[in-house]
Amino acid sequence: MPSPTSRAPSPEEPINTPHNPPQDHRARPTPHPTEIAAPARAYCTYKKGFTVWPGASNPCFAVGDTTGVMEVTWVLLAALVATLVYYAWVLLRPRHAGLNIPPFPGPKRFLTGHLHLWGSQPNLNVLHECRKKAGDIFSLDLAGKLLVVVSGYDNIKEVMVNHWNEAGNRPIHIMHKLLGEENLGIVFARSDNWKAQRATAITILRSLGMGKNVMAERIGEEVDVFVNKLASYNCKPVDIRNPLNVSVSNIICSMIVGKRFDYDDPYFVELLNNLDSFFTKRPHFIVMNFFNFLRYLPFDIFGIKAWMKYPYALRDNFSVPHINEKKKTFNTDDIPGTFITGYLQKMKQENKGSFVAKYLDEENLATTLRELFIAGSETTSTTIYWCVLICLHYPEVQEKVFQEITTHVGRDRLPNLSDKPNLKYFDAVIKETQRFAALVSAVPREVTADFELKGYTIPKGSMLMVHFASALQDAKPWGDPDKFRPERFMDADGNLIKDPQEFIPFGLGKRFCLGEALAKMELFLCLSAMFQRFRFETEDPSGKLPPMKGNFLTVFVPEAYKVKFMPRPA
Ligand code: HEM
Repeated sequence: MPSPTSRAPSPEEPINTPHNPPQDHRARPTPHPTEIAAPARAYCTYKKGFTVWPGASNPCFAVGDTTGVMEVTWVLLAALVATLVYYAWVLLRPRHAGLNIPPFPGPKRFLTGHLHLWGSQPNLNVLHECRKKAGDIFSLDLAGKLLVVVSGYDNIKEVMVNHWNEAGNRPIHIMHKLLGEENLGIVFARSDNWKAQRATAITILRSLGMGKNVMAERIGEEVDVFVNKLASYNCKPVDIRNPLNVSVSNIICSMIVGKRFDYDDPYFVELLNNLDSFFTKRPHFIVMNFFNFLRYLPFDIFGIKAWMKYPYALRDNFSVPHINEKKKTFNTDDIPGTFITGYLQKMKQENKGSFVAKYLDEENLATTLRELFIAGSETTSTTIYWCVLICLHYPEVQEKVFQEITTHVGRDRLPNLSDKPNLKYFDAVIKETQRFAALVSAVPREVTADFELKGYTIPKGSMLMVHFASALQDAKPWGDPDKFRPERFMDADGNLIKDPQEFIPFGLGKRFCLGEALAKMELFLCLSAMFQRFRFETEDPSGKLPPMKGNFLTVFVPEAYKVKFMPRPA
C-alpha cells in the first residue's frame, strides 16, 4: 500500500467584446491564447474588485501630511485589538457543552487544540493514527473549529447520502474568499447554484460526447500522440508527469475550449506549470482558514498572496480569454462544439423563468472552466502515474496485462472500447490501482445543521472530513488491503465480479464525480496502449525501485520517479 507519509469578480458588465461588425471568421486564423490574453483582460472590468491587498499605496494621503496616517494607525490598532479579543473569546469559550460530540484522539493544546497534529495539509497518516485511537468517527479541535473525521464505508454513506441536507456543501475555503468566488462554479458551489451549474455541466458534457464513442475516438487520437512521445525517449529514463499531464489535459481542453496544444507550446507549458504549482506549492492555508483576519496583514507571512498568482493565472490566461474568443464567433443556432459555446447557448436559450436560468452567467462559466480543467487533468494523469509506478513493483501484473492484450487485441492496432469486455484482467488492474492509490483520499464538508451520527451529535458550524481512503483500504472488506491484487475484482473463472460497495474512488452521494465516465475511458484507452507498446522498467541498473510513497496535495500524488519505456518487440 502506498504509505501515506507526512506528506483531497465578477464583470461589472458581463465580459464583453467591443461590438464588431460581422466578419468572415472562417478566413481569419484563430488567435493563439497568448495573443488574445492581453486584450481579453483589457475589456474585463470586475465589479467585486478581486482582492486589492492592503498595504498598497494609498492615494488619499499627500506626502508630508501625517495627520491622516496617525488616525488610520489608531483605527487599525483598535481593529486589531478588537479582533484579538474576539478570537480569544472564540478560542476560550466553552464549546459544545452538553453535546455528545465524537471523541478526541488525545489532549488538546491551549488555544491551538489539535492543530499541531493536522499541520498545513490534511495528513493521511494522522487520520489513520487518530482513527486507531478514537474510532471511526472522531473529532479534532483545530484552533476553535471542530473537525469531525468520518471513516468506514457505512458511516461515509450515512453522511453522504442520508445527511445530504445537513452536510451537502463544501466549506468555503479562504482561496475562494480571496478570489471573490465563494459560490461560483461546481466544485465549491453551494445549494441552488451548485445544483444549476452541475446539471448544466452534465447536460453539456454529454452533448459533447462524454461517455460515448465519439469521445473515445478523440481520446484515441491523443493517446496515439502520447505513446509516440514515449517511444521518442528511446528507452532513456524519464519522469512522465509532464507529458502525461499535457496529454490528459488536452483531452479535457478539446472538450471545453475546443483546442489541443503541442507538448512544447509555451502557452500550454506555462499553464500546466501554474496548475502544478497550484497543487504543489500550497501555502499555510490552515492558519489563514481558521484565522481569517490574518489576510488583512500587510505582509505575506503565510505565502498565500504569492500563491494566489496560480489560480489567477488559470482564470485570467485560460478561462477568460477563451470565453472572450468564443463569444466573438458565437451564434445561438450553431451546434455547440465546446463547453463554452454549449454554456453560452444555454444562457441564451434557457427559459428565463426556469430554475436554472437565473444561475447561468459568465462568472460561473469562468470558474467552471477552471475547475473542469483542473479536475479533468490532475486526477486521471495521477492515476496513470500511480499505475506505472505500481507495475514497476509488480512486474508479473505488467506481463499478465501484456499477454491479455496480445491475445485479444494483437499488436497491429491500439486497443479500443470494443475490446473492453475481453480485457478483464486489465480492467481489474485499473480498479485495483484506484483502490490502492485512493487518489481522492478525503473530501471536506460543511455542517449546516445539527445531526446525529451513530449516537454522536455533529454540531452545526463544524467541518466534516469524509475519509474515502478508509473505505477503499479497510481491512474488513478487502482482507489484504496493503497488497496490490487485481484478482480481488474477479471470480475464480476470471470474470469481473460486481464492484464491492466499498469501492468508491469517484465518491458517492449527490456530489459524486461528474467526470467519472470520461475518466474511465481515458484510463482504459491510455493505459492499455502503454501496456501494449512498452515494458516499464526501473531506471536503476541494480534494479532498485522508486518508493511507493505519496503526498496528499488535494489528490494523493506519488513522489516523482523516473522510468524507462522499453518497446515490446513486434
Ligand atoms: C481518475 C479520475 C478521477 C477521480 C478518481 C475523481 C474523483 C472524484 C471524487 C472522489 C470527487 C468528490 C466527490 C464528493 O465530494 O463527494 C470528484 C468530484 C468532481 N470531479 Fe472527479 N475524479 C476524476 C476525474 C474527473 C474528471 C476527468 C473530471 C472532469 C470532467 C472530474 C470532475 C469532477 C468535478 C467537477 C467534481 C465536483 C462535483 C461536485 O461537487 O458536484 N473528475 N471527483
